[in-house]
Order: sequence, then structure tokens, then C-alpha cells
Amino acid sequence: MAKRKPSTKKVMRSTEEKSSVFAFLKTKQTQTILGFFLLFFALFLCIAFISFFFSWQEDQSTLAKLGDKTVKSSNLLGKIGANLSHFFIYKGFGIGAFIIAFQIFKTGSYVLFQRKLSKIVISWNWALTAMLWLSITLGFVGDKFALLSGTIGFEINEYLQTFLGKTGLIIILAFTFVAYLVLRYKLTFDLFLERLKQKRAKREARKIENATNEATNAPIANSSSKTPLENESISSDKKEKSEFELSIENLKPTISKHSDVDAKKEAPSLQVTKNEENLEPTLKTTITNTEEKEVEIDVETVEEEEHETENLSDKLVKDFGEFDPTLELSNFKFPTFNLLKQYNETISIDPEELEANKDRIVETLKNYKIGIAEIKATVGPTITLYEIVPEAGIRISKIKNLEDDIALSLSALGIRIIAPIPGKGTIGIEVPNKKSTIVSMHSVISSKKFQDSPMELPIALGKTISNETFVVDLAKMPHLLMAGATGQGKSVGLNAVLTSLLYKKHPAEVKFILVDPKKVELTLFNKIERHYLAKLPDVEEAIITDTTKVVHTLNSLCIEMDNRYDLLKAAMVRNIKEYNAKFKKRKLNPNEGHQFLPYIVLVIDEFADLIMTAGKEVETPIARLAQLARAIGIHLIVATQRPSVNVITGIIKANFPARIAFRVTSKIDSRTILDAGGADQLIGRGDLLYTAGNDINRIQCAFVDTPEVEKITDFIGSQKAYPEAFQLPEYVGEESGTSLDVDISERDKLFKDAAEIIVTAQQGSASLLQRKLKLGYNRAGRLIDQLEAAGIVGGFEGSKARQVLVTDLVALDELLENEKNT
Ligand SMILES: Nc1ncnc2c1ncn2[C@@H]1O[C@H](COP(=O)(O)OP(=O)(O)OP(=O)(O)O)[C@@H](O)[C@H]1O
Repeated sequence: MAKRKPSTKKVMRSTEEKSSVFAFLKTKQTQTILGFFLLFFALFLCIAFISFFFSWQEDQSTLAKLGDKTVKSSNLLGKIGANLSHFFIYKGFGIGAFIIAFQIFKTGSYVLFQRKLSKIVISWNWALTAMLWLSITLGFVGDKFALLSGTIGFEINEYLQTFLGKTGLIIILAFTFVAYLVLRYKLTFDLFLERLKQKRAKREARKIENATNEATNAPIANSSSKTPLENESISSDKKEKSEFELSIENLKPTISKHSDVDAKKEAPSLQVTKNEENLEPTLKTTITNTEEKEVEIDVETVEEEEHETENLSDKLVKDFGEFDPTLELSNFKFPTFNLLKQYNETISIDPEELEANKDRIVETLKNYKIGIAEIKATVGPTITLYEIVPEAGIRISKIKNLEDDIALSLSALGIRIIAPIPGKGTIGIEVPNKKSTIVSMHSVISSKKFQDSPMELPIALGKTISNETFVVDLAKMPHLLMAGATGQGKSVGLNAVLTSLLYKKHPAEVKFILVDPKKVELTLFNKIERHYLAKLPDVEEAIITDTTKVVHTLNSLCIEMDNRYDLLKAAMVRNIKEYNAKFKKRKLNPNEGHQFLPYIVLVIDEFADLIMTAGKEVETPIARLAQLARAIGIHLIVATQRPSVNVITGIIKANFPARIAFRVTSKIDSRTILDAGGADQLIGRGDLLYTAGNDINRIQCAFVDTPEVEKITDFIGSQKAYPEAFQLPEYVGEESGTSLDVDISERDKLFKDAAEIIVTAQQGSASLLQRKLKLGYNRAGRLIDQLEAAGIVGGFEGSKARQVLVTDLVALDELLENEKNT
């Protein structure tokens, strides 16, 4: 302690000294003296420099003898002048040294008039750069006269020439000159054009003025009948008048102060009483003044406006760019097309087959007395659509009633009759091709339609009957129900959906939750766990195979949904797209719990199995998610083998407008899925019907087999991943925990975190805990009860948030410490 005292005193004294030096420098007297000193010094240098150019050769010998009284210098400012000039001009920068004198003069004036010194620092930087450039350039141009460039310019010039050659140096010098002009004077091409325009506009305005002057003078010239004396008086009168009018016009647009207005108001009275000679000069000065003002105002207002219009989020975006959710895995590479197999996909149908089918159709319809006016065939990858225009007078309902009979008569598997084709007045008969073509995943993924699609979650499902790639947006569906008997292509369909998303969405943008009770279908996706999968905290396997975990995951998703809705509400947006857009523009503060929200796609294979084992426990959260999750980016894909009504219940069906039906065994199943027949008539192997609520499309599903999926997941899995899978909020089953755990040892393990959140926010609400700790309502409620028991928050107060009884974190620590000790 004894040692410390003198040192603190010393510090204090030195800071006092410093502040007194500053105070001295800041006084007006000091600044005036310093300012004048610099001005005179600049003048001194300037005279010495000029004189140096005339006497430098004579003075060469005197330079070294600065202290010798007998030796005299020819420089106007004596030996000091000669030495300084020699230093700055000969040894330094040649003519460029004048810039130094000028800058000293400028600095002096700044100090004298107490203007901002930060500006002069910038000005020095520019000036020194210009001086260096000038010195090098003069060294290049006039290398015979060392005085022009000075030794520095000459040497740099020599040095650069050995590297760049003469031409190279010219180019560099020219470029730096242009760059200097652009950076220093902000001379851009646009500005140049604008100036040109302004000049042209001014010239035109002047022309118009002249024209009006001439027009007003013209009648006077014509009045020849009057005597010369009269003429003179009239013309002088007119001249006076016209100049007066002109001056009003000129002044009008630039009136900015009251004093100007007053001056203008006074003008008429002056005009009448005073003569022309007196008037002219005043007019001229006002005009030039206003012109000068215009230029200054222009420059300053533009700069100020730029700063005023910026708000915080704009500034953040300007400084750091928009938020990029993909930044953490910025080197992530999307799987390449060559991981997918290519098949021969040229559709070739035998003309004889076409002809035979046509004949059969015509004949069969004839049997039912239906005449055909026209028939047209569209050949697809697996089926051909025959479009029939019936003869006039034949009712479509008749054909519709005979649908089954016609199908039977044509006696081929997979015939589907569409009577009429929606939007057309024709009847469609789909007949399978003898030789079907595989639609490869490669062809649909690489299609322009998929690659260029602006959809949020694009899925390339397959190809339509007219061989077009069929792309749908999962985000718009917003949930998908998939059904089909075993072996008809459901698993391939699911893989096609997942593959599409893997090819189009970055790991930061979409997360999958995969539920696979069969335990074999989706295991390959384990490899991309840390890229694309989401899971519950403290769960080993990301792919869920066990029913209780499914229940927990679904409930956790419901919590995530509630949390997301809270975030959307706080951000005042209606859906995830708007929310993420706002977040990217840095308009949402991450410190308030906001974060970029990835889409979550929940895929459930074998839904029937789940319903059988867990029943209502699964159905309730699924129904809740299906009803509410669309806006916050949670989408469900549910696949089932058995599309019976006790599996696909009314409430689920109502919330899954988008449905895919592979081949099913009965018409009833088809009706359960599609609310229409047809799925029982499909040929299997990926032949499917897709509906989004209105019309039904027949699609050949894209084929992707297990080795292909393996290659894709290997490709993604081998890349840098997130440290762990996306964490879903924790869900604690209803059964665990009591309502009020007063005992410290029985407290929730998040008790301390919760207490800190509540005390920091000074707001005792369960929803705050839900949001911050990603908890369910029940657990958050229990935590609040425990906090109440610990005396951290007050009692229940109806709709109001509970009172927080601890003021800050220090007090909280004390309270918890005391608890332990007692
Ligand atoms: N789009 C398709 N193109 C060509 N063939 C396909 C297509 N989809 C499925 N297949 C064929 O059908 C077989 C069975 O398909 P998949 O395994 O998807 O049936 P599934 O409906 O999932 O059966 P399960 O319900 O028993 O799992 C595949 O091995 C494949 O040969």
C-alpha cells in the first residue's frame, strides 16, 4: 500500500500536465499565433523555393557551410532558404515540393479560423500522394532536369522502369492519375454526363432569355415614325423595364431567405426612382451570388441525406451484408447429377400397338352405340392417353355410366377412363404401353423446370402423361398423404421426395424428421444426420423407429410450432417466408430470441402401424400439426399401406389436401385416399395419381433406387457438418413431475437457467421460459411454480405476468446460495 501511493500521484500529475498542455493549445491566442506562424512559414518556403530555381547552381558550394559567416548565399532567403529548398526540391520532390508549402499555408488557415482539423489530415494525405505522383511523372518526362522531379522522383522512376519498362510505367502513371481523379474528386462517368447536361440546360436557358430580350426590344426598333430622341428615351425605358422583368425571373427560383425577398420587394421602388447605371451592378451581383450559393448547397445536402436515411437494420445490412443462413456450411456442395443413374428414356411406341389400341377402343365404343368423331393419342412413359371426341348428340354421362364396362371390354390392366377430361370436352382413355419407360430421377432433377423453380420446397415427383416433368411445392401442399398397396412404389416415392429436397435445399434451410417403424427403409439417411436431420435432445438415433419416441417427437414438434408462432407474432409477420426474409434483412434481433427458421419436414412411413400401436396419442398431435403448422414451415408427409378409414381418419384427411395414390387393391381404398376411384386401376411400379384438392393427375413416379440414395447420402455425409443434428425442443411426458416441487433436490434441472431468464427480463411469464428454453407449456408452468416456491416470482395474478421479487442476478445468486446453506 505504501508503495502504491507515489505512483498514483505520478499518474495524476502527468494527466494534469497533459490536460494543461491541451488547454494551452486550445486557447484562441495560441491558435492565432500558430496559424500565423504556419502562414508565414509557407510564404517563406515559397519564396525560398522560387529563388532556389534561379540560384541553385551557385549555392551548391555554400550548402555545406551553413555555420560559416563569411560564405554568402544567393538565395533570397539566405543560407537557411537555400538549405531548406535543397532538401525539399533537390533531394526531395522537385517542383512537387510547392505542394508542401501550399499545404502548410492551408493548415495555417485552418488553425487560424479554427476549422475542423480532421479535414486537413485527409487533405495532407491526398496532397502527399499527388506530390509523389507528380515527382515520378516529372522524373519520367524530364529526366534530364533533376530539379523538376527531385532525387526521390528520379530514383523511384528509375527503379520502376527497370521492372515495368517505359510503356508499363506510362500505363501505371496514367491509371493512377485517373484513379486519383475518381477517388479524390468523385469524378465518375455519370457525373461527367450530368455536368454536360447541366451546361447544356444553362446554355438553352440563356438562349431563351436572349430571345425574350430580343422580342421585347423588337417593337422599339420598328417604331421608325418617332424622332431619334424619342426613340432613345423609349428604348432606354424599355431596356430598364426588360431588365427589371428579367431580374425578377432570375431571382424567383433562388429566393431562400427573407432578406432576399425583402430585397426583391424593394427592387420595384428602386427601379422607378433610380437610373439604369445604378441598377445594373446590383442586379449582376445578386445573380452571381445566387449561383455560388446553389453549388455549395447541392454538395452538402446530398452528403447529409445519405446519413439521415439509414436506420439500424439498413446499416447492419450495409456493413455486414444480408444475413446468410448458409454461412456456417458455406462450402457445402450440393450432390452432383452424376450420382444418379441414367436410363434410356426415349419413349418408343410401336405404331402397330397404337393402331391396335385405337381399333379396339373404336370397336368397344361402337358396341355401346357411341360414335367417335375424332381420336388423338398422347404417348407417355408408361401409358398412352387416347382423347376421344364423341359424335354430336352423345351424352357424356352415358359414357361415364359405361366406364366399367368399357374398361372390361378393353380388358387390359391399368385402363382408366376420364369422362370428361376436366377443362376439355373430351373423354380420355388411358391405356398402358406394352413397354414402359423408366423415368429416372436424373432426368427430373436435371430438368430446367425443377432447377429453375422458384418454389420454397420443390419436389420433382415424376413425369406426366405428356412427358413433362411434374414439380410440386411441398410448402404449398402443405402436407402430403401417400398411400398404396405393398410393392407399388411408395418407398421409391418417398425417396424421390427426399432426394428432390436434398438437391435443392441447403442444410440450413430444411431439416427432416424421419419416422420409420419398419427400421430399414430410411436408415440410409442416418449418414446425413448432422446436416439435414432434426432430433430430440439426448436421443441417440436421429431416425425414429420406436412408438414412444414418435409420440415425444410429435409433441416436441407441437412445442416448436408454438414457439415459432410466438416468434412470428413478435416479428409481426404472417408466415415463415416473411419471417426469414425479415431476419435476413437484419430487422429481427437475435438477442430477443429470433433466429433463422429452417423448414421442418416430418416423414412418417407406415402410418397405419403407428396408429395401431399408439392411436390417439399420435393422432392428436398429428392433427394439431396438420391444422396449424403450415404457416410456420412444418410440413408432414405421411405414407401408409393400408388406407382404411380408421387409419386415415376424417380429421387427418381434412388437413391433408395433397394426396398421392399408388396402386391400391380396391375401389374403396382408392376412394379413401382420393375421394374418387382410379387408384385401383393403376399398373403399379410407380404409376400414381396425384391430387392437390381439385383435379387428378396421372404421374409416372421418378425412380431412384437404394444405391443411388446411398451415393447421395455418402456425398453429403462426407462433407463438413454441423456439430450436431438440429435440436428439437425438449418434451417431458405429462406423467413425470409433480405440480409443486418445493424441495430443492427435486427441482427441474433447468431451474437456475429459468430463474436467471426471469430475473434478467424482470418478467415472470411461462411463455418467456417456453420460448427461451424451448420448453413445453407444462414444464414451463412447473418451473414457474418452483420459482414461486423459491420466492423468486410472486403469486398468480390472472392474465398479468407474475411479479419478479428478485431485482438482479447478484441478488439471485445470494438467494440461491442462502438456500443451500440452510
Ligand atoms: N417409379 C418407379 N419406376 C420403376 N419401378 C418402380 C418405381 N417405383 C417402384 N418400382 C419398382 O417397384 C418395387 C417396389 O417398390 P417400393 O419398394 O417402393 O414399394 P413399396 O410400396 O414401398 O412397398 P412396401 O410398402 O412393401 O415397402 C421396386 O423395387 C421397383 O422395382
